[in-house]
Amino acid sequence: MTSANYIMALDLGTTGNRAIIFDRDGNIAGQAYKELTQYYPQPGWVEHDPREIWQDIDWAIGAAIGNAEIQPGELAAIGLTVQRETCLLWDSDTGRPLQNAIVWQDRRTAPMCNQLRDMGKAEEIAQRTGLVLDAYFSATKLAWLLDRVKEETDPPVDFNRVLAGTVDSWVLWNLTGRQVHATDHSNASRTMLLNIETGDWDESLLALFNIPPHMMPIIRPSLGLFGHTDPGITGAEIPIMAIFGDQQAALYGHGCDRPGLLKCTYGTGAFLVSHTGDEIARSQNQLLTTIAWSEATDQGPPHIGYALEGSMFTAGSCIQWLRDGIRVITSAADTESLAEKVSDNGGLYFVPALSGLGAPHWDMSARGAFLGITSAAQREHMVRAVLEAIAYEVKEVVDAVNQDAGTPIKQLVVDGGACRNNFLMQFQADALGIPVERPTVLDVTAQGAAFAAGLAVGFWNDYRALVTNRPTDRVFEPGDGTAQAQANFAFWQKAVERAKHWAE
Ligand SMILES: Nc1ncnc2c1ncn2[C@@H]1O[C@H](COP(=O)(O)OP(=O)(O)O)[C@@H](O)[C@H]1O
Ligand SMILES: O=P(O)(O)OC[C@H](O)CO
Repeated sequence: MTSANYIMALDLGTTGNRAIIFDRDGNIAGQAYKELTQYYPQPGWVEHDPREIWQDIDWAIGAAIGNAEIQPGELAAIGLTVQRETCLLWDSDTGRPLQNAIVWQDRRTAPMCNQLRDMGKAEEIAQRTGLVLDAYFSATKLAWLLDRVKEETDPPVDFNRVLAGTVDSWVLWNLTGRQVHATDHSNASRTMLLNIETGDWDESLLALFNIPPHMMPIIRPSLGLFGHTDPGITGAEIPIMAIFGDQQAALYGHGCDRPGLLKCTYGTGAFLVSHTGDEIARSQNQLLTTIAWSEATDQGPPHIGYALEGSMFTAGSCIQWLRDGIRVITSAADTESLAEKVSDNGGLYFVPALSGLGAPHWDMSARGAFLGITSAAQREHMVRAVLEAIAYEVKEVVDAVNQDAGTPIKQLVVDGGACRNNFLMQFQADALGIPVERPTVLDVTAQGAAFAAGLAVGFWNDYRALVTNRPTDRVFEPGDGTAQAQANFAFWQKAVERAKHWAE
């Protein structure tokens, strides 16, 4: 048992970076958050500035400690969880990122994926990695970055000094005073470079994408010591005891640690993940096979748990687009009252393919669309159609999960920033025809990372108690809108078909 009284989670999401401090009862003692700048240099491209990511989380660590009114030495451990697939290259001598990070939503490498498909590589890649050949994953993004960097001649880049990684690796390297270049199995499983059978980098895939193995981080178990924070950051050397991809951290935080347990997170995208135990399950319905998390064992290789995932690329990001793109709302919360002002969608349907479509369509060239516009269409209908579309894309994935499992899901457990929206949650329950359970603390991603880090240092000792003690805020039961929501699903699917293959 440690004498420190708090655990810190660092949750680096796509929309923003947050540090949250939890006390022994699992309550939030303090936090700090900063929204992250999204760069859209060309249609379909999405970038983040890695320096901003590091500066913001460095700031958030100090600000959360201040907000909790504690001393850094009172932190027993840190759990780190990040947006997945987003990747970058940096110079190990100077610490300088060589380009902006390419974000998971970025579609620029779709032609590279199509070329690989034409070469007959899709089946082999799926077999080795569990993933669908798609621009979503890091492999083609890293290949693209390396090609750009090779073009730099003044001065030419010294490739012996180049490090590659996903956001966890970049932040861990900075947190540890540039000492540790590592990742965990859950993040590595999203790169399309990890062999899901061996749990290690796949040499033939590294060769296929021309990625020098020495640039890649070491893969370590998700639950365990990754290093200590550099004293220059807070004054204390705090152990970093867990690293997860954010969707896997939410899975852990919900207590979904065995087959049949699943959750859906509504953040920038929406991600429905179902634990499949020690088995590498393969979907018949276009879901991904991925690693849930891994744990060191006393002897032999780490224990790896697996999951099936339905990844939907745009959920909260449609709301950001309403706010920052076409500016029809001033805050995300406005969408709830606007949607409730109209009794139905007025025949309007939205296809949330702002970054192509993920599960179950996997169409990199689909693009967003509003269909069914008449002169009667109002702003409220548009906003409502966007919220309905988020619920409908989740319904498609739930249907896929049900088909794979052979038995229907009875209840959906949710988390993430966008499930704050009561209209969305009620419509989700109506569209699915099952209850939707929302916890009081929506930051289950951060909770999961904190729980894992705290359990690893003996700060807590009962995982089951931690996850079951989380209070439920509300259960949304299917209501009066159920028949209409389910009848309209067919129209929405028709709209999706119209928007597919658009950018081909
Ligand atoms: N009341 C709301 N209604 C709908 N969407 C919301 C609401 N509040 C926040 N969001 C959306 O939630 C997302 C942020 O959620 P979060 O879980 O922090 O995402 P991430 O982890 O991807 O950064 C944003 O895209 C934002 O638009
Ligand atoms: O930023 P989020 O929380 O929507 O999560 C992003 C995912 O990890 C992308 O795969």
